[in-house]
Amino acid sequence: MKWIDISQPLNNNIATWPDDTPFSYEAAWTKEQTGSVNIGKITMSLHTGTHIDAPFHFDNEGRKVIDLDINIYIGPARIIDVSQHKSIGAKELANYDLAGTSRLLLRTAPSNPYVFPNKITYLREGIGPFLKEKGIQLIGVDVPSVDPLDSKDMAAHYSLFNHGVHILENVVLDHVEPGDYELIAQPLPLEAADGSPVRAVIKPIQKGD
Ligand SMILES: Nc1ccccc1C(=O)C[C@H](N)C(=O)O
Ligand SMILES: [Zn+2]
Ligand SMILES: [Zn+2]
Repeated sequence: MKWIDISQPLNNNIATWPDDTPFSYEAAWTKEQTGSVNIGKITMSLHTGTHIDAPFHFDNEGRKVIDLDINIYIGPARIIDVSQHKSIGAKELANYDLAGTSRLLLRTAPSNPYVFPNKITYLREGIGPFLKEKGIQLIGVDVPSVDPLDSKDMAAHYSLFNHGVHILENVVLDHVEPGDYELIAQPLPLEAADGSPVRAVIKPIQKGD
């Protein structure tokens, strides 16, 4: 069984949050200029593409990316399809088997990495306590935010982190089935940062593994 990429491709056409820093890759120096190598340079918002949030994203006193436990972002994860719901709270998730997994990925709708959505399936405030009780420490969504796009209070972000649930955003789940997988989605060792791009990959868990 091979690893499957569930990351958005990073290129100059990827969607960014409105008015946020566009993604750009360019050659700072070309091979012709250096005589030996191409040297690329990227500019991007840390919330573009598949990425994790650190609490410092919404809380000035919150932890930065370097402070987050790398063990959260690697290990067994369950993918469930919640695409029939407009928003997700304890009520919707009560119908799913969440036992025995500490990472949960929600498939809400097909992904288009090149168009910023105008409406998304979001998580409601009571989600943090509910997921904590179920033993979930990482929630992944296939949209740019766990809160509504126009949220200012970031209620779901707070609710999740206040209950030890870490946030992964903009995964691509169109080409994978609900079920149990191994997940790796490590942030970069960014010391000052509020978020980090990740390469998110999954591998189906085989019986007997
Ligand atoms: N890039 C932004 C620019 C302005 C305001 C919000 C955002 C966000 O990214 C929020 C989103 N909930 C996030 O955590 O990724
Ligand atoms: Zn983010
Ligand atoms: Zn976020």
